[in-house]
Amino acid sequence: MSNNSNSNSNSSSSNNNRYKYKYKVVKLMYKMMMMLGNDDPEVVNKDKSSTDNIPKLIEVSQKPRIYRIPKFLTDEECEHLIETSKNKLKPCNEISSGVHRSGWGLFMKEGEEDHPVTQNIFNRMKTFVNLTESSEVMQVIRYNPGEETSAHFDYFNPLTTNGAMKIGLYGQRICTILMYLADVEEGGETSFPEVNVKVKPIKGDAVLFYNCKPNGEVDPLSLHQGDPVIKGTKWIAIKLVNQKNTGSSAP
Ligand SMILES: O=C(O)CCC(=O)C(=O)O
Ligand SMILES: [Fe+2]
Repeated sequence: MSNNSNSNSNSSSSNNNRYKYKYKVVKLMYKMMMMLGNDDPEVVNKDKSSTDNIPKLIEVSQKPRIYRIPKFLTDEECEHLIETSKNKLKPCNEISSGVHRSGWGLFMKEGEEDHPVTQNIFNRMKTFVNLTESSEVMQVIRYNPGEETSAHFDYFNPLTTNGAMKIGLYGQRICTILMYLADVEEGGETSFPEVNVKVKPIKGDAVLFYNCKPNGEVDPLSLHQGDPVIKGTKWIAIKLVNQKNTGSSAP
């Protein structure tokens, strides 16, 4: 009896072990399947961004901070920005000072920025940066072959009277969001000569770069230019992102 009961309990404990073992194997296989599916945080984010339509930032450079944002604009948004500005462009050398630009451009008027398409674009920008009330209006620029923008900084130089005045008016231009509204056949890259980075214009993509270091000082590495277009037409929209103007820097 006792032997029997012993042997029974032995066999039931070995059965138990077998079940435990099987259970562990099944659990492990389940975990592996989940990992192959979407357990990786990167993969989960990627899925989320495609379903929620939140584009992803891809780091191009750490110093200065430069990011590419693929598919930031839809084709319809690119076409809307081109269509609404193409008949109003003026030669760039008439609208900007200090920088040699040979393209054609316009600053959107405040009312034009209220269009639902533009507002939607600004809301998307707000997932990456702080757009303040005092931010400057968006610009649209077109470059034909041979046209370019020479190397310059987007920040206001705090050491000049003009720069200090503009910092007081709008807030420092912390970063820039440059959107490509069309593909360019050849040339027209946005180049950062201090760090040897060239960003190729691809319709719908954006590049976000910081003109200031994380501590707020202006960053000389942010020097950039629009290379001459060789073949095709380059269309861009630019939004300068100003630091919140608290009024404390005003005289
Ligand atoms: O055309 C480009 O790629 C750069 C333009 C630019 O930097 C600017 O307009 O401030
Ligand atoms: Fe610029």
